[in-house]
Amino acid sequence: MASMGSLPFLVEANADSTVMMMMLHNRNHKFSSSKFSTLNASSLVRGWGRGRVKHRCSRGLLCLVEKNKHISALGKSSGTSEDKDDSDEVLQATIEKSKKVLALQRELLQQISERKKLVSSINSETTPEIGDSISYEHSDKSLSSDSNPQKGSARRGSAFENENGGVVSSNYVESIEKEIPDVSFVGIDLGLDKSEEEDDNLSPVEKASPRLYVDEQLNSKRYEIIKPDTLPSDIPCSTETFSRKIEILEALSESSTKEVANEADNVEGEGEKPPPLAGANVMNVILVAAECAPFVKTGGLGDVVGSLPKALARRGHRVMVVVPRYSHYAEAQDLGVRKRYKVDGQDMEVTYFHSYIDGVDFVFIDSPNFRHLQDNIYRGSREDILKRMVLFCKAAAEVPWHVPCGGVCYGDGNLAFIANDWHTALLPVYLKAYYRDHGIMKYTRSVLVIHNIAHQGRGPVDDFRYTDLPEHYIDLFKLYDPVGGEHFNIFAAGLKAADRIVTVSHGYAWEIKTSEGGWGLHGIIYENDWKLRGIVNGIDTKDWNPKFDVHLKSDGYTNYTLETLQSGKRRCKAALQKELGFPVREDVPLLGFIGRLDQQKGIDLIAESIPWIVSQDVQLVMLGTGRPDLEDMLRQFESQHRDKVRGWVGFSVKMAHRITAGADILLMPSRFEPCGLNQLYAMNYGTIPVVHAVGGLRDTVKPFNPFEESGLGWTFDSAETNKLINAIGNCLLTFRQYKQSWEGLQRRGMTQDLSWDNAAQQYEEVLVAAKYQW
Ligand SMILES: Nc1ncnc2c1ncn2[C@@H]1O[C@H](COP(=O)(O)OP(=O)(O)O[C@H]2O[C@H](CO)[C@@H](O)[C@H](O)[C@H]2O)[C@@H](O)[C@H]1O
Repeated sequence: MASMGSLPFLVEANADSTVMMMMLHNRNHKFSSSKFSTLNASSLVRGWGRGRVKHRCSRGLLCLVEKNKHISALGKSSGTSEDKDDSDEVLQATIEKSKKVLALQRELLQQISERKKLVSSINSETTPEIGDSISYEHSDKSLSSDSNPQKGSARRGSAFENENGGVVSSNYVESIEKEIPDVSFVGIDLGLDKSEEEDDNLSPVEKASPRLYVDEQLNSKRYEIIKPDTLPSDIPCSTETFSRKIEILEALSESSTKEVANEADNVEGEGEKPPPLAGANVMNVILVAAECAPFVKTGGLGDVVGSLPKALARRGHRVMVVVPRYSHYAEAQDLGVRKRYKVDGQDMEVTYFHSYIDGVDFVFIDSPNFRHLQDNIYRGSREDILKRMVLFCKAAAEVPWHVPCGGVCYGDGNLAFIANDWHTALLPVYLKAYYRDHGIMKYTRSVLVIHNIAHQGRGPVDDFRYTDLPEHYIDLFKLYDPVGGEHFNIFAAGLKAADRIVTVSHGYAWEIKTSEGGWGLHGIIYENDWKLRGIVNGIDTKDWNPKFDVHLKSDGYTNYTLETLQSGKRRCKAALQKELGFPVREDVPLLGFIGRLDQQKGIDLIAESIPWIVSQDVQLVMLGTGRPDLEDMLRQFESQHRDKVRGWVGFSVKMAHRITAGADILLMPSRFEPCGLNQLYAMNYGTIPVVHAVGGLRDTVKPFNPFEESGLGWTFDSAETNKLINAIGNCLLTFRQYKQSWEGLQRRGMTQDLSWDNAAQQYEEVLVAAKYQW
């Protein structure tokens, strides 16, 4: 308890109850069992012996109170022999009760460990100094002043919680409560709901403490503030016997608590090893994108936006994702915040929905403009899409001021936005034109990620009027192009305005500076080369892992690991053949293709290879949606070669997973590929990629070298049908005749570290570079 002495919030535990104190660290912090043991039941028991317990708590605390009365019973003991017998019984009962309580503790700890999403990274060792900026914006506030980036709000502990005190989020409470019925909640008075007037009487440290943001109902129903005057008079503890029994009880509690803590560690240990924390680099990060898996996804952008934030959060950053609310997402709650933004001269109202998952705040911007687009989010005319993105970017730029996540807004100090592709390339422009040019958000930075430069948000110069920007900003958007002439180009403006640019592989970072790969933007990228960096995407190692894949749990599929690769993959292949209506044959190589059906993916090369492919003893399944003519082509191939080809037209996440697991070979003959995720998923499942060596495909698929038994797949160096056929031919030969080499390829693919942790660290370097640049 000595270590607690310097910490600020005083909690007085009521001896009238059996109190299990649990330090439920704020949502950015992992539950720390060691912290728990410093504030354990034994301390409380010791405290009861003295009549009351004083705990100073540094973070958001919840006390779970089981309302039994055994300590009250102890309090009634008067010291006669009869009373001593009574006291013995009572003490025995107390010990029994304590055991039950500890068992409950154990269960709770296990639940907490399992639900890491409710708990975040390990607590900071630092105590903020007086004057450290703590971001807090009430939703009513419109603008906040900038703060020095070096005194950012997202030090580990961030705005949710700093060493001065804790904030308990209403969502957090709700979810815990759902998990643990029959136990009433007591919130600790953190002094967080004080009036403005009271604020004036607070010390700077107290003022710096974030406030509790809970609705009235929540406050009255779920929180009881422990007040000193509810404490009973001192518990008698004068007799030796009693003291000894208390000691026994203490020992019992301590050992049990240690045991509980160890168990929690073990449960945690079963998951992934957490990456190193960002330490002094920790920031508030807001990713803004048109799509985000699993809520809405049309391709790889959705995958990246669904998983990169989690990896950043695991490093200790406070991370938010902002996406349009295209549909009703069950997890997201209306925060009751409404704002209006002008689009094409009209006032448009947006509301903000929020959900907290896996350490990340997901904020959904709701407007009639976005609703009902879930099935086709890029639907509508060029102007319609542009207006949607104008509204989205305007509203997203102010999220850090208006949207209290877990009770506390992000604020604009120590903050970086990560915008993605042309859809959100207006965001860096708005940050500059609306705010930075006026001395607001001076320290907020923006990074623009290029996932695919072929889509740029082009239009006639007249489209500029929709952006609602000062006239002189038109120069950022104007681009001359030999094909389109002078035009309006959103990506061009975003690339110029962003503080940093990232693209999704090293190869692509090079390609987009060339006239062939830059799609007209190569000049701008070349000029801004100093702020460009290539970072290869990672994969979500939970979603895309044959060990856990939820789509392999039925219909004859099975989960598998490196150890069970051969049997597991054999079963998945048989299940896939069955599901597709192919003959179930282990010896026939099963080839797969998954992707958007457009020119980028090189589906035309597969089409031209079909006569050769069907002349082989193979099976081929192609899954995709996109250009109607290419969809028809898939259907046609299937009808012409029913015994060997399946063309699955549609967007099916389940089938994508099943093909990745059941196929032997994945074809990716992309004409260009900024990174490519399917080849990464394939390698993680022991499926061998055959790829055109461009962009991220060249970076990630090292060609097989039969002499050294190295490499990960087959590559071909130009987008020509005969080269694709040649690569597939060599691959088939190895599959059929060199089983050991094949297994080596599979194993090397599966043992790579493809997780996002690596990439997240590199993104962090970019964010930090942006932070310290002027
Ligand atoms: N019909 C279908 N049914 C189900 N799932 C389907 C599907 N068609 C595609 N998918 C899924 O969509 C994703 C496609 O990701 P990719 O990275 O391969 O390509 P995309 O071109 O969309 O992404 C762009 O952005 C990403 C992310 O940066 C870059 O990797 C990439 O090179 C760039 O072109 C995968 O998860 C895939 O399984």
